[in-house]
Amino acid sequence: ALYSNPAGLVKHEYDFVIVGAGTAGNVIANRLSADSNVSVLLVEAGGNDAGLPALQIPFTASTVLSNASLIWNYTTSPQKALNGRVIAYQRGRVLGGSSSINFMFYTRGSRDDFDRFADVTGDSGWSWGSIFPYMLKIENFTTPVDHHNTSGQFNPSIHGDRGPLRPTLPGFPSSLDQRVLATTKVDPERFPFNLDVNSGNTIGMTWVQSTTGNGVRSSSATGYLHPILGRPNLDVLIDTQATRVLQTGSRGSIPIVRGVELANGVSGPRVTVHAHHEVILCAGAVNTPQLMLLSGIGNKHDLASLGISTVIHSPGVGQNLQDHPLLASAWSVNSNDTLDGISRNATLAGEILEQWETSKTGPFVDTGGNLFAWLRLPSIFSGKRDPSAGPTSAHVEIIPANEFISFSGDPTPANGSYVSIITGVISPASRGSVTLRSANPFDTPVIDPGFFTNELDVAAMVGAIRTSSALLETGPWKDLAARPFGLLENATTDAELAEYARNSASSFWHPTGTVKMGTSSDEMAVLDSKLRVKGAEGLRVVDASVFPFIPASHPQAPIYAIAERAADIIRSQLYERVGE
Ligand SMILES: Cc1cc2nc3c(=O)[nH]c(=O)nc-3n(C[C@H](O)[C@H](O)[C@H](O)COP(=O)(O)OP(=O)(O)OC[C@H]3O[C@@H](n4cnc5c(N)ncnc54)[C@H](O)[C@@H]3O)c2cc1C
Repeated sequence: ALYSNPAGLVKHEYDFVIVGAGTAGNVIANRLSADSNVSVLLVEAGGNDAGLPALQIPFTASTVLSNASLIWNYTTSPQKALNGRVIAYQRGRVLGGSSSINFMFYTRGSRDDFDRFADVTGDSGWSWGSIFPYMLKIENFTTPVDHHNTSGQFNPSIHGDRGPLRPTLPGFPSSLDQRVLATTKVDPERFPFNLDVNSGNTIGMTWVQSTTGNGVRSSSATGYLHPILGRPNLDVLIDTQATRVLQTGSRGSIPIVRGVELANGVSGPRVTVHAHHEVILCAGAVNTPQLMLLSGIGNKHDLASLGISTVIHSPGVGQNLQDHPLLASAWSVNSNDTLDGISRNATLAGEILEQWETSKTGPFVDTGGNLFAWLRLPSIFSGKRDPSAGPTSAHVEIIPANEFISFSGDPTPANGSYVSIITGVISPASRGSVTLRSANPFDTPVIDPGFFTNELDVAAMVGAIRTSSALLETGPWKDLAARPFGLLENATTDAELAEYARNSASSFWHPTGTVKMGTSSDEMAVLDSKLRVKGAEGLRVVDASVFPFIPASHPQAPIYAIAERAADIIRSQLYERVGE
């Protein structure tokens, strides 16, 4: 049943209590409750996503980021290497979590990313080869809405056709598509074509795959949760925040943590629920460490300074935050075929919306660029420690878009036509943290992604901007006569481009790594390789926090995949336990 107030819960004991109905949480809830003998409570701080068009239209996804009722409204701490700027740091706060508000790029990460997870955890189950079946299990790869011929645009043999999620290819052509493809022919050394970046080798220019099957957002809520809301063994509690996990006993010196304290507001009554087997934290890379710290699981010195008594001293909780810095640069172009008109002309936007509403076709079915590139820039790292996982992982990302795009809040200029290129540092060397501001669970945590604190990331971003300019100078783009726009106009030397990046970069909103898994000898690894909290019984974490390194990828597909494996691990351990 669906509840919206903890006071209304009929039961207070379940086999599993899952905190966070986001990307990973809904996978776990779905797979565990598939066994009708297993009872599951899924708790979500946000509300219901169902029937909200703002969440469904791919093209206008960014407008959700100003809808305070669907997000956590976080900002970063002042970023010293971004000249002290504070960056908006959005997370989804609604069924589906960030999969309900993200930009829907669907990328699995690289073979080297996953093989590195296996290496650093000593668990071959995280290797690319072992995780690949879960990648297939996630998907029902869907024909694009315009039914165009997709041969040469992806490799169907490496995709699934029975999973809950609906990735697809672009469903509306962009006039940039042919230019991008032609670039891969005239300059294949710099811009090689990659038939399918979801093969394990991510390098090259490729067609975007996105979770927009049938022209609407496909999220963990639409794919994994709504179809199973009728299961009698699953209760879903929305508009309710977990404020602490609670120690419910001990086994020798090991605390048993099978309680969760819930509240639906700062002054709402606290309600406690218990798990017979496990509490599973799926609150994301910001809120999972926050909740652990609030519960006394963290660095004992930091906890003491906030008056929180330590249940488990685990210095890695909240550390190792990794994210991808993003920068949107615009060039003015000689073209009358860009999408800039949509944001300037309400009548045109209304017509396109009507087309989407009536037939789920037209420009609104896609998220932005139709092709993008992941590239390696080895010269930047020569003689330095390359932060990427290996040759199949990119250093930088380049997404050309046929319109003016700004992540700094700048509106589309009143005149002119624009091409934007979004660049990202996709194997960053910088590290940050999530810490508590206070012991109040309703206080915002301190989020410090540490953007550009490692100079290698600035150099990579400068390299990505230079590569973008080079792209626009190749033959297929020449007639556009692209001219740098805005702050980019006055940045030509490496030092000026670095300063431009420091003044303009923001986040891809891919925080990961804050509750990392690892070996028993790694003191900073909070979890063992089966995602159990070390030093506790009954507590596990499954979400973006668990990655020891950020995948060189948009992270939703890797998160779905690790959640699928985690569900299998939990089920097998449950049956072992039941069999004991
Ligand atoms: C704007 C934006 C664009 C993005 N674009 C892309 C993209 O194009 N492609 C891609 O692959 N990735 C993208 N991402 C990243 C991706 O969506 C996230 O990495 C991923 O969804 C995180 O999954 P998760 O399970 O770790 O957390 P989430 O999906 O964020 O789930 C956490 C859930 O826990 C809930 N919660 C938190 N604290 C509590 C609490 N105390 N009690 C109860 N519930 C709680 C939250 O409300 C949320 O629903 C984007 C993210 C954002 C924000």
